[in-house]
Amino acid sequence: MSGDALSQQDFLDALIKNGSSDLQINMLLLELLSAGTDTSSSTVEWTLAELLKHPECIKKVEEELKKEIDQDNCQALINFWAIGRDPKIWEDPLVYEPERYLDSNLDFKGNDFEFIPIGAGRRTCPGMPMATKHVPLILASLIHFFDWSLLYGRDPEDLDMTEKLAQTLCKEQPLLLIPKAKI
Ligand code: HEM
Repeated sequence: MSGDALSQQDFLDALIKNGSSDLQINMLLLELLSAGTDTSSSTVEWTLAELLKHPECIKKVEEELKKEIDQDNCQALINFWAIGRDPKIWEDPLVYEPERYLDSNLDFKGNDFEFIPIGAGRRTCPGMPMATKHVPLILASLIHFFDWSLLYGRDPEDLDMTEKLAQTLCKEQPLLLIPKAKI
């Protein structure tokens, strides 16, 4: 369900607000349920039965499907990495400046193609609802409860930021830090 769609609870609340009784609401839900089940299954059943009785028609469907589906699938790989570093889109793309997003209307959920950290379209990341909650929670907890420093008193300026391409773009050198509880 899209973010703009009514939740089931919103829908019920709206019905109640408009003065619908429990009985009317139950009737409506029952109607939606019955209208939405038999209709599709019997359409599929009848269509298949007719097609089986008319082999010339099913042949046409088969041919059309073959034409549309069995093409050599052109595979398009989108280079998120390059898009994120494109100076035509981003000012000083390599400068770490998270503030650049604060006053921006950029949508990170796949509607603005210059910023697609979790993909776009029907193959977009299905873990998005989870990731957008747990990543901020983990980072916020780590920063709120601990101060962090590098091993052997090293300067963060010297932190090795080399990338390594694995399934994701990892840090080549794992980040080893010393936590110090704030409280
Ligand atoms: C910060 C965290 C995450 C980032 C940045 C991320 C990013 C992405 C990206 C860029 C894609 C490719 C989308 C495309 O091809 O257009 C993807 C696909 C996918 N992600 Fe995530 N993801 C994250 C977390 C998660 C989590 C938590 C899960 C599961 C719980 C998950 C499951 C998947 C799966 C199954 C696909 C493949 C979808 C497909 O090919 O149809 N991801 N993710």
